[in-house]
Amino acid sequence: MKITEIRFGMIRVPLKTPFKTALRTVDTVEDIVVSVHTDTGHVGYGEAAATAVITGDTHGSIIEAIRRYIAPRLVGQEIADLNRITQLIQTALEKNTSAKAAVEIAIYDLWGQLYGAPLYQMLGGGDPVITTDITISVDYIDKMVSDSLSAVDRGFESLKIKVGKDIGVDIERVKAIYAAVEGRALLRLDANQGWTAKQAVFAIRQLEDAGVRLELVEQPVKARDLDGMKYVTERVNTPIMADESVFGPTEVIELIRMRAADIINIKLMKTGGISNAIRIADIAALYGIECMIGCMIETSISVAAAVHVAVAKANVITKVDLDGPSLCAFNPVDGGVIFNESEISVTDAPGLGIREIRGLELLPG
Ligand SMILES: C[C@H](N)C(=O)N[C@H](CCC(=O)O)C(=O)O
Ligand SMILES: [Mg+2]
Repeated sequence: MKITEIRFGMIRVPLKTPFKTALRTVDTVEDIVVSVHTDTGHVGYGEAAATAVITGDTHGSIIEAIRRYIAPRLVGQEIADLNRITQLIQTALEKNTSAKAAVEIAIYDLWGQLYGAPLYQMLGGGDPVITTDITISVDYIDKMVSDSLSAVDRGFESLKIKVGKDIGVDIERVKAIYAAVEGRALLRLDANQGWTAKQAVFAIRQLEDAGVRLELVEQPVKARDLDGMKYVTERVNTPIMADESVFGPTEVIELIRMRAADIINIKLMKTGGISNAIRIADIAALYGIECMIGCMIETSISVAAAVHVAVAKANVITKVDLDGPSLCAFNPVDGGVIFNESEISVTDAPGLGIREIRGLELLPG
């Protein structure tokens, strides 16, 4: 099975409600979809999210990275030579992790199709059902409480509460939500870099002292402030998770050596795809560090790949934040992973199992 061509499309899916974090507000998924074509007629699919405020990737940069730097290296390559292909992708250019992720996802999809096996089995197998949390956007306190209660009514047992806007209101937001859902759902906080290290310690200690039990706090301080991450991690009892601070395996090694966080959030759009996500999970397992697998604002195309990784690496990926498809107003994919609110299941269809993507707007190659 040889690669013959890489094509592009744009997928647009409105969100059920605007997604609001300390970094941005977004109301529609607008992602680049790649399809990798082969001489056998098999097609692999991938998706890149243009999360400029986190990865630096834009629609234009994703298309340019793939068209000019990645695709020319891949045409003619055998899908069976997976390691050679992933290396060609990762070394084609610096950064551009979402572009690399989209192409890698499509290649792994084809790799599974080549051997007639679902991707999670190719990656080592596992229990085919996982459970995700759902994000509660940062907003007025009453709105966040009612969004949290609706999520619990929909069966979500883990809520990822966005904070990082205003330290005083953030503390009140979390106290109000905790009081409303106590005993029915676990709370994870994500400040998306919105606090200083001292503010984070103050807020988390206030919540701990008030008896608010938090499963973890994600990325309290600026991405580059690893000393700040360490400062917070050392001073609170609640586990601290690194998200924007770590993209690839070398950053994870540095973070672990510094003891700057307790947990690592792996996202395919940060790692550049599946090969580095697996490397990070393996490094974390060696050090006994737990991981979450997360997503950006993505549809069930790329999130499907993250699900397969989560299933196969459940020994170390103990927390799942793959709610992108649940936030979407509809699922543009026919086939693939089954997203049913908090419950996500892989099927035994080869690769990612995607049969068709509806509403894809083709872009010039
Ligand atoms: C969608 C997911 N639950 C999430 O919260 N991801 C964010 C970043 C998403 C974005 O801004 O596109 C995160 O974990 O920081
Ligand atoms: Mg985060």
